[in-house]
Amino acid sequence: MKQADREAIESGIPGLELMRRAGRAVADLAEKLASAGGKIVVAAGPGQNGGDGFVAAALLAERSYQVSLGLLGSSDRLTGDAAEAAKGWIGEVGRAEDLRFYEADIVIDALFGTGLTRDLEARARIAVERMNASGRPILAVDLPSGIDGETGEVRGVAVKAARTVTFAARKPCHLLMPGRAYCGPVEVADIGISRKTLEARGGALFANGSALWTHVLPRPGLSSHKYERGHTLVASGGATRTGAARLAARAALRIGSGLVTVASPPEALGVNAAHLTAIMLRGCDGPEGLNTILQDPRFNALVLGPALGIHAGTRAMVAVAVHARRSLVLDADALTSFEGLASELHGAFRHAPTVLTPHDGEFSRLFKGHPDLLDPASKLERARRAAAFTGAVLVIKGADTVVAAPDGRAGINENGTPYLATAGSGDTLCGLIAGLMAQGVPAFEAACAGVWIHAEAGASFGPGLIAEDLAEAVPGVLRELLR
Ligand SMILES: NC(=O)C1=CN([C@@H]2O[C@H](COP(=O)(O)OP(=O)(O)OC[C@H]3O[C@@H](n4cnc5c(N)ncnc54)[C@H](OP(=O)(O)O)[C@@H]3O)[C@@H](O)[C@H]2O)[C@@H](O)CC1
Ligand SMILES: Nc1ncnc2c1ncn2[C@@H]1O[C@H](COP(=O)(O)OP(=O)(O)O)[C@@H](O)[C@H]1O
Ligand SMILES: [K+]
Repeated sequence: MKQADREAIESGIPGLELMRRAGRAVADLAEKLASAGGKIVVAAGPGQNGGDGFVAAALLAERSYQVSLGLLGSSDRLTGDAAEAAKGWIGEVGRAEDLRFYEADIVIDALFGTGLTRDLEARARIAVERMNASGRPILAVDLPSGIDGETGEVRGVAVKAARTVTFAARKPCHLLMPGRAYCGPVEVADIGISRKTLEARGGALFANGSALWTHVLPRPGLSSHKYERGHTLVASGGATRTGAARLAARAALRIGSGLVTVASPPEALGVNAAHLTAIMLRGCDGPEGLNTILQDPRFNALVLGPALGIHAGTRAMVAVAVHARRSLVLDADALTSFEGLASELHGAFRHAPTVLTPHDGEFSRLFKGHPDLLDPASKLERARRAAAFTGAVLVIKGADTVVAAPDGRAGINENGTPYLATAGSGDTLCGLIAGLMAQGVPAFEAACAGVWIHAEAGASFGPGLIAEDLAEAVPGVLRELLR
């Protein structure tokens, strides 16, 4: 955003004008939220975020609101456009931490935006705590103060906003947890920064949405036959651990894989057979069994991991799959079996489309001993680094699932629902992604589409969701997407 701002300024929009537009967007939204002539309390910080606050305060006073403003620090420390903007405010300047937040109809939080560099302390902390304790609705300028713009982390303490108005484009913190939970609904105000500049500067980071991948969603042709729609293979666990594979298999079938086969250990064939109809079944005794099955080139996508067991045998199956160069989704036990052995995965997946789908816990276990991958505070950065390290697309699951490709492209998901936190939900996700790859969707797009469709299916079902419902809700989601 700093670069985009700079380019906009170079293209002829003065910085102060950008700030005026930002402040006006804040005032306009405050006006929608407060009753006419109501009390508005503005807390302004020492940087340019505070400048936006000064602009908004002056406009709202002009529009006959009762505005009080408090500053963190002293006016003579203000610099640049913020110092100019402050001159437009003719009212009193109090201390931010002494504002009577509890009397406000609306509180405007303009303490810190993208320039926060360290944890909040002392007076900043007190101001935020008092603001939150007031119980009054808070409108955050750019982002809730105390949230780190890049990582979404809380730096000590953060404003719990009812609404956020940001400028030109959302920042990672508006999508990443916990930041997203502090924002409330986020409005993006156009302050005149061109799309071209944003696209050039926003680089490869996206909110995960259909625009990223609908163009590659499979649409069977008039004369398609099932083998053209791919054949997904899902490895099953032992006799008492077979459900996960069947969930993945069913999801792969529902998303359009022409054929799906469960590869089952001999002792689990009976239990799998009792539960499968359209999905086929093959006996598969460990890595050798898998190797035999994969002699048939029509099996073009594989799921390994759900309930497969944490042991060397699982690692050997992964090795067989990697050697066979099929599209591959690795989850759960296939990842945890490499605990402490992540070095073996360095560059391992460069040669075939591969997606790894850990949740945060699995990610930490897998990359134990690799601080370069575990230490970044941002989930986005961890995913990107692990993708570059392994050569696979990384899906780090959660309320803010991040998908990252080795080439740096990344998407953050936002259409989920907490009802997805249910046993077997992740197994279904693996099947969706593998089923898309079986149909020729590239790994990054398959992962993004799989994650989005999974979340949409969960959200459309809502309360009472269990993993079995997810695959059944997929056709409804696909119908909308393919319309
Ligand atoms: N043209 C533009 O660029 C536009 C920018 N716009 C707006 O500018 C915002 C970014 O402005 P910004 O870069 O000045 O950063 P900002 O968030 O105000 O904070 C920096 C100040 O806080 C201080 N500080 C930091 N951490 C602290 C802590 N823990 N505790 C205490 N103090 C701390 C830091 O001090 P220092 O680190 O130097 O001690 C510095 O004084 C952006 O979010 C948007 O709202 C819009 O108007 C559109 C046009
Ligand atoms: N609070 C949440 N909001 C949105 N999605 C969630 C939430 N919690 C979990 N999920 C999603 O549910 C799925 C859970 O997968 P996982 O943890 O592997 O569960 P399991 O191993 O039981 O299948 C993931 O896709 C994850 O992103
Ligand atoms: K703010």
